[in-house]
Amino acid sequence: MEDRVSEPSLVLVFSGKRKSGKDYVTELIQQRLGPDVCCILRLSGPLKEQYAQEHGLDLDQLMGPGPYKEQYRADMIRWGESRRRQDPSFFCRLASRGACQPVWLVSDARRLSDLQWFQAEFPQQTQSVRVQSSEKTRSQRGWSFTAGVDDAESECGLDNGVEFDWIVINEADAPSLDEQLRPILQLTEEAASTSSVNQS
Ligand SMILES: Nc1ncnc2c1ncn2[C@@H]1O[C@H](COP(=O)(O)OP(=O)(O)OP(=O)(O)O)[C@@H](O)[C@H]1O
Ligand SMILES: C[C@@](O)(CCOP(=O)(O)O)CC(=O)O
Repeated sequence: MEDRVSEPSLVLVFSGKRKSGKDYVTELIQQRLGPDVCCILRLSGPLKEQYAQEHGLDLDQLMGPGPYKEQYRADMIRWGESRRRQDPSFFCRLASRGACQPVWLVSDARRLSDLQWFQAEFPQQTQSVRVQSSEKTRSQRGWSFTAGVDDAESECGLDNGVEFDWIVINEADAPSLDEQLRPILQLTEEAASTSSVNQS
């Protein structure tokens, strides 16, 4: 276990297909809780920072939801997997360094090794959340099937072998996100209050 200034009280590890709404849902939760209580950890953050620097790319656009990043996705996946082959927890450690809020939202887990690292580091605190949207809805948000991406580990690594603690159906005809997220928000608020009690 790394020497940590503070341990999180709750770690929610989100996964889901491209354009399912992982960023949208985690940002919604953070808006409810506030940045002092809840931080969003993006495993792709340190990868994109390094990749943008090495290739002279626009980091803001790589981090955004638009089509820019899709041009580089396949090569970023290759680059990232070469690092993961040397150290599967490389991006988990980088993304979580310096996080000190009681509630962590890992917005973009894609591989079993991502989920397993947080479960191993924080066995009592970690829960998994799957965000689901239909291909039709995802297409309306700008997704289109890309061979070598949507049939590879980056998009399929958590399709099997995981019993998710929570499923969020991000569809117009599903119960509202407010309704679906209510029990998860309850969990985060309990975690935040437990953390403040422990610190007082
Ligand atoms: N419930 C929703 N209502 C309105 N817009 C949504 C909703 N869910 C997602 N979106 C929009 O759809 C687009 C894709 O969502 P988002 O970026 O959160 O997906 P993602 O799963 O993080 O995708 P990626 O893996 O490509 O980063 C964004 O523009 C987002 O604002
Ligand atoms: C290269 C990669 O990190 C890109 C993720 O971008 P995004 O979270 O979909 O914006 C995906 C991966 O690591 O397999």
